[in-house]
Amino acid sequence: MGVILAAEGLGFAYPGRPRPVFGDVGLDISDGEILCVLGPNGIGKSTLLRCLAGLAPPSAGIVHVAGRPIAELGRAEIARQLALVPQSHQTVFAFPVRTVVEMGRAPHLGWFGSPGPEDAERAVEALRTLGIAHLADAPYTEISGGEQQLVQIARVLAQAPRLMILDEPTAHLDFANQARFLALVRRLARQGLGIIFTTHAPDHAYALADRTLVLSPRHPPLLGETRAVLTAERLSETYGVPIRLIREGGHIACVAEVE
Ligand SMILES: Nc1ncnc2c1ncn2[C@@H]1O[C@H](COP(=O)(O)OP(=O)(O)OP(=O)(O)O)[C@@H](O)[C@H]1O
Repeated sequence: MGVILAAEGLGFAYPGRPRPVFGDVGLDISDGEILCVLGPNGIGKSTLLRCLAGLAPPSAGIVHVAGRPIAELGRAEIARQLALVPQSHQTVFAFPVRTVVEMGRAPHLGWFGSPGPEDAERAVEALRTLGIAHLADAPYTEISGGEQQLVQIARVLAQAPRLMILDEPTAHLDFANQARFLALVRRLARQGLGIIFTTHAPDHAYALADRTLVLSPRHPPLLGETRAVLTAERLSETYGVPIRLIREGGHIACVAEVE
């Protein structure tokens, strides 16, 4: 088991904005590990994921991928190590779903290479894994938001990176699909995939994450073992509302007690 990605002293400020979105974030993730990033709206979770994926150059600190500074790696090289699934993915092109998923194979094709039968088979396999093989021929623009989210995750599975970075992957999923998705993430991690995800459901951090990074307006970034970091006190402080934890048969659920 090796370290896939390590970030040190990471900070990011949008041009023209006086205050950095976040500063001094340090984290690392290894093969087979699941890490959750938690924090209130607007705290900088998506921005952090973009920095980790090499899509937003940090204003402080450094990201290493497979032991090398990410800025020294080419796009295809990065894409063989990691993939980011953003919160929403807009496209105007009515590509069939299977084509969108096959696009995930791009980092594995040579210059001017086009996908072959093996790439097509991998794409269908990824759709099957997500339980959406029946959508293979549907135009991407004519499926629901939740289905698009699943297709984007299938695209990343077809890409076969070492690390999947998922920005609110359960945001558009119905209750059953959320549960299926959590089980899938657990299965993928057992197979050796590293996974970083953001969520607004602390329950999902408890259910999945080995470690959690908490971004809060009230304290510096805090990373640790999930159950040690996500105490009721810290969640209440982070979200600014009283939060109670309910423990039942190894599960933990959070209840916000707002009048
Ligand atoms: N392109 C941009 N230019 C300037 N400021 C931005 C830009 N994108 C985001 N921001 C600001 O940066 C901060 C962090 O945004 P970000 O989307 O990373 O937060 P988040 O924690 O992912 O939020 P949410 O949970 O609501 O998705 C916010 O205050 C936001 O207004």
